[in-house]
Amino acid sequence: MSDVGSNAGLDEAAIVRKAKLAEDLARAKAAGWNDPIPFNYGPTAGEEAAPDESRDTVPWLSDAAVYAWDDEFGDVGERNPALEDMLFTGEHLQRAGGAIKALTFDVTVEGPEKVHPVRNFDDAGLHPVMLANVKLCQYNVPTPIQSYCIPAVLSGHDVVAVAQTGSGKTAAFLIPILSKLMGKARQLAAPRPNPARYNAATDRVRAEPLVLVVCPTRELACQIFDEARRLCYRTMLRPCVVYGGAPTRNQREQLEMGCDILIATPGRLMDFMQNNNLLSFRRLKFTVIDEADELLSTGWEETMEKLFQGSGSDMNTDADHTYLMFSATFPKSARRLAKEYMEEDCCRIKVGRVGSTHENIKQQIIYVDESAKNQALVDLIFSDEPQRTLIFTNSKVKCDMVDDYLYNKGMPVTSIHSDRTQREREDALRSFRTARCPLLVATGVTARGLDVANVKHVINYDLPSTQHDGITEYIHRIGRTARIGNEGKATSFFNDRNDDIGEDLCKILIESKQDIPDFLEQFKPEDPTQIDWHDGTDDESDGIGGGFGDDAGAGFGGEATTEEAGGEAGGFSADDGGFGGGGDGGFAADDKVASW
Ligand SMILES: Nc1ncnc2c1ncn2[C@@H]1O[C@H](COP(=O)(O)OP(=O)(O)OP(=O)(O)O)[C@@H](O)[C@H]1O
Repeated sequence: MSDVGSNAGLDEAAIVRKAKLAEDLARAKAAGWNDPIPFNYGPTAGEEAAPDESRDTVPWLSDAAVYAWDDEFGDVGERNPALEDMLFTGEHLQRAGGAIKALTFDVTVEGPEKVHPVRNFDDAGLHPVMLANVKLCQYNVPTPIQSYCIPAVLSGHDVVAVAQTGSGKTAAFLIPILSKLMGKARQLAAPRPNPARYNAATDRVRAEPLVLVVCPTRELACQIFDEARRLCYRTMLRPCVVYGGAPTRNQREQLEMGCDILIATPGRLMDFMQNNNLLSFRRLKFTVIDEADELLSTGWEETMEKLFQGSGSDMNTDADHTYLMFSATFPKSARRLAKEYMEEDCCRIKVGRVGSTHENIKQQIIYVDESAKNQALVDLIFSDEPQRTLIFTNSKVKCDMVDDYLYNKGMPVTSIHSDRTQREREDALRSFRTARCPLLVATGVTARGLDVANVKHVINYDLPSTQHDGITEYIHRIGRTARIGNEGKATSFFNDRNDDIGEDLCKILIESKQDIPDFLEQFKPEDPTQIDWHDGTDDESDGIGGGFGDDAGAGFGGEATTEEAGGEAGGFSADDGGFGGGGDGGFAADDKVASW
């Protein structure tokens, strides 16, 4: 990392470099960027670095405050204004945007019985405390995936759900699950000492969660935990999160205070599952696999086996155990595996084509030779006003290199990848969230699920190669912007090395009505109105229990409906700041419903 200071003892070349740095710094400042912050990353992968005073030294995310229940409370806990403030206010929370570009989605629902989508939260049959928490979250209207998932889960079905990035899938499973449990928490939850008078020395209990949510990345686990903290507010349901890289001791102590909702990454979960005195799944009622396609296809077979078949564990395998799988993408190979685990008659909900993206992301592909990428990146960043920007590279080495390059150009940048200590990862993300460092360079590790408010621009410094999930990863990466009705842009550097993804990229651009640059013309399908997705996302012959058929009834024994969500009756209303609204009655098959 460079520094601007005295020139004493420097040779001529070093003095020139320093002058250039000062010039770059002044340029970045003049353009409105805040000052760069030095991050001295530890040299060794996986090891905990010595505390660095220049970095944030806040507690681990797993120790974040949860609502403190007191057994003296009646059905609803007392308000806690300080916690309320922390959970539900703040400029860094994601808020629904008003960008509606006549988006329409085909919602396909397949399963044993018809699902009647809910049009607003008030009529969704939610527990009153859940309804109050949803309002505190400022969720005015359910998103399309929530409209269908809430009733499906409330009526006790296993669910496989696929919907675009940033469409509120986390709340789509947490709201109905937690709402169902709220009325029965006293009866179902494991006994524990009154949390209000907890004594860590004498009162430790075994964690026996009612809900388990498994997801592939640590950052995503913490985000889901945050959402659970909000939605469990004023109830006795106690959420905990366990993930790799952070001290096991802190997480163990949290579990020992009692845990009703456990959010976990698979590695740390497997570690804790070995200790039956610490964690038991005998009470488990709901297992949710988030980013299911990733977890089903990245070497977590043993974990999945344990979670679904209960092999070698004390898992509740009774019929009252509900399983749910969620993702924005679901390539055919992962769907085949999902089929093995899920009940034949599970409810399958699909919003839009599996693996599609939406028009609120303005996608641009520009041709840049490998050697010109750094300069092109700086030019691109300076071509716009300062804004939260996420830059993806394909390797950790490149990630470090781009971070250094931008830092030396005077930019407030930080970076995140899997060789960083967990402390460094949490610091980097926090700096990005709070805009201390509005530029974040990342490898794919952060692509999935990351929900940061106001990410205006995603830049693919490297496009993902087809060997590394290609277009699936592209969809997840660009989905970090334009979330929940907001707008954003995604710019990708393309050159001859990216020919492998050219065809898929063209199809996505066509589908989401984006411009195709001349250099991609060669990859355009012959008939752009008849796109063959090859990946099986539109081939329903071999999916989950018949698959996600666009053709209602295709491959299903049960009832299937294909409904279009978007446009007229329920159209997005900027006034109520949410989704849907307007119109009345349920969603008939030809009804035009909530859009965003
Ligand atoms: N009904 C709603 N109204 C307004 N905002 C909502 C609503 N539901 C969820 N949100 C917010 O939308 C944001 C995106 O939600 P979430 O992260 O669950 O998306 P996702 O579909 O899981 O995306 P990804 O596929 O990228 O993981 C979150 O900040 C969440 O708080």
